[in-house]
Amino acid sequence: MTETPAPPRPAATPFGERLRAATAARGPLCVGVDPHAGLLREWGLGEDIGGLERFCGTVTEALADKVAVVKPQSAFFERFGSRGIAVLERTVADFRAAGALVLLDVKRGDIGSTMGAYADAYLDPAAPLFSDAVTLSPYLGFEALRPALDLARASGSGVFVLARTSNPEGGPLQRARCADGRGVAADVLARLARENAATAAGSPFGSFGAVVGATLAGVPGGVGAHEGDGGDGGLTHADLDIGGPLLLPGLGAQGARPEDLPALLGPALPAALPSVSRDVLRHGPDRGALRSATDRWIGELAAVIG
Ligand SMILES: O=C(O)c1cc(=O)[nH]c(=O)n1[C@@H]1O[C@H](COP(=O)(O)O)[C@@H](O)[C@H]1O
Repeated sequence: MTETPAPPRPAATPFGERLRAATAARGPLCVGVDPHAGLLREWGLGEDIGGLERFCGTVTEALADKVAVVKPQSAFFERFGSRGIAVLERTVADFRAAGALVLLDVKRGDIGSTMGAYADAYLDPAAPLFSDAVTLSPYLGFEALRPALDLARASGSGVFVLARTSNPEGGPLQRARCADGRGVAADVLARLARENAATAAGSPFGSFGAVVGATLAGVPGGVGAHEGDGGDGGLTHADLDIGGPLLLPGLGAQGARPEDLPALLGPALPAALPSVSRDVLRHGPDRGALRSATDRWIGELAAVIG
């Protein structure tokens, strides 16, 4: 007799609502936890598992009770093998225990049962790396992400799907036309809007987010107030109206500033979740300096976003 697998235990509240509550309480900021080699050296730490552990301990102590969302980038942990993954598991658990939401940056995207396994790895509440949300790449096909979309819906977690990324290399692919003439990034956003609409009942802010580079305001083929796609595959403000959060990397080290956001997002501004990594972390390892830098970012962003 085959056993029917038990459905995942739903989280108390869908991710979109938990995100809304967290940013209302702590401010609209996601801090990226990117322990790259240069940063470990700048902090006077070894480029080894001990350095990684101390880096994560410091960032957790400094920021876990302060920021709404943290975004550990998995690659910086994976490069240390199984012991690096163990540090990532502890870091995710420590941040969540202190009330920060964890968006695990893994940018996964695959097909069929492989995608199902990725979904199980991050979005099943029983998994060691279970996180509040993950980043996904739709470039093997948006529908290929279905196992993760379905499990996120069932478990009350969230996803952030790459739409128009902050790096210049992303443009040629993401501004290309689909068969129906729509730009690729616009198509990803439209599909996310449909996912959020499908869960809208009783949930005013969806759990299916998009990644849009904060660097794209006023850039040809970027994001802005033009009509249609401006003829260059750019995104309009209407495209950004997905009924869910917009993760905005690219502030600080990549050049974008909080004052760029109103022109970038237009009426979608309240959905913004700006993300900053290096421009906070370069202030460590002093915990007070990390906290002050975070406070400055939260203050500047809250003044713009509300
Ligand atoms: O998905 C992401 O987080 C992401 C998407 C994107 O379009 N651009 C981008 O920079 N990121 C990530 O955001 C972080 C940016 O770091 P900083 O430039 O140091 O703030 C890195 O972890 C990147 O991998």
